[in-house]
Amino acid sequence: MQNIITSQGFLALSRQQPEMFDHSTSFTLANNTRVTVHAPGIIEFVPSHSATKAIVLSCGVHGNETAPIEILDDLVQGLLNGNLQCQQSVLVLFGNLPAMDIGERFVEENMNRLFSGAHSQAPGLVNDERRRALQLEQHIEHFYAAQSSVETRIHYDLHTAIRASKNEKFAVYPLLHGRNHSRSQLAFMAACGVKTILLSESPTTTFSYFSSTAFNAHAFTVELGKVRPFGQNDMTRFAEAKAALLALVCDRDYQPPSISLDDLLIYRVNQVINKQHADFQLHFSDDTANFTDYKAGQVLASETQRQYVAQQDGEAIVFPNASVAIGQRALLTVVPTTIESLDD
Ligand SMILES: O=C(O)CCC(=O)N[C@@H](CCC(=O)O)C(=O)O
Ligand SMILES: [Zn+2]
Repeated sequence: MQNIITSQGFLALSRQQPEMFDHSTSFTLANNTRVTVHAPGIIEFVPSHSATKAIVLSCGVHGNETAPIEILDDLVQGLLNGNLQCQQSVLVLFGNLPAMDIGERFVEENMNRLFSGAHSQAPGLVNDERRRALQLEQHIEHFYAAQSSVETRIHYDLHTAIRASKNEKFAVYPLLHGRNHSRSQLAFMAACGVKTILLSESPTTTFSYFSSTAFNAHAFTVELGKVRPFGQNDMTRFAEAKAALLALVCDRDYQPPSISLDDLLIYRVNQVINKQHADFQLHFSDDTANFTDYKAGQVLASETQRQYVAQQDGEAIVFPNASVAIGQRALLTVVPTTIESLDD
C-alpha cells in the first residue's frame, strides 16, 4: 500500500480509486513517521517523538479552489517519499473530492456551511457534502483526542476567493467567544503573506469556526489568492505560504518572524447580509474586487422590499455572491478596526 500511494499520489488515488481507502490503513516510513490513511482524502502523519503541535491542514472544501489543493498535495507527497520529515503531528484533509472532479465549488451544497452539526440539521436531507462534513468533523475530533499531550492545536482551512481582492491574501479569524486573539498566530499568518485579517463577530457553520469553538484550536479560514483551474495557478504567488506551512510542520519549534500589529490590516465584520429572496442583486459589477470600499449610504445590494447600504464611510465588501442559495450569506461588509486583546 505504501509504495502504491507514494508512487501514484495520495490525492490522485483518493480521487480516482477512493474505494482503496474504504478501510483505514497505517504504515511506518523509513524515518519512523507513522502514517495513517483514514479515508479518501484524509491522511495523518505522526512523528516518532512527541510533538508539540497538532496541526490540521484542510483544502478543497470548495472543489474549484485549486492552489491550496496543489500546495497540500505537494506537502503530502514530500512527507510520503521522505523528502520532508514531519516534526509535528499533522492531519491533512482534502475536503470535497467529487467537487474537485467537476471543477466546481460544490456538487449539491456548499460544504463550508455544514459544520458544527449543520450537516444534520435538516432531517431526511442527506447528500455527499453532508456526509463528508460529518466525517471531517469526526476525524478532527479523533486526531486532537489522540494528540492530547500537545501544547497547541491548529487548524488552517485553506481557500481561494472567487473574485480578485485588493488585499490578495487574507484570513477570517472566527469569533473566539471571549478568548483572546493570538499574536503568534497573526505572526504566522504574516509569514504566509497574509497581512489582512477579518475578525468575525458571529457564530457560523464554517469549518474553521468548528475547530476553533469545539476544540479551542487556533483556527482560520485562509484566502490565499483567486480561484483558478488545476494547473493554472502561478505557484510563485503561494511560495511564502507554502514555505511557512512546511516550516510549521517540519521544524521542531518554528517561530515566525515577530510582527508589529501595525504591519497588519485588521477589519471587523460589520454586516453579514444573507440572501432572502431569489431577486437578490448586487449593486456593483462582477469584477469589483474584494475590499472595495464605499461611502455611507451607498446601496450595495437589494432584494424584494429591502436595500442594503454601507453604514459608514470606508465600509468594504468581501465575498459578494448573488448566486448563493436563499438563506445563505451573499455579502460581508467589513470596516477597519484594531485588536485590543492578544494572549501571547
Ligand atoms: O470568494 C468567495 O466569495 C468565497 C471564498 C470562500 O470560500 N470563502 C469562505 C470563507 C469562510 C469564512 O467566512 O470563514 C466561504 O465562503 O466559505
Ligand atoms: Zn472557499
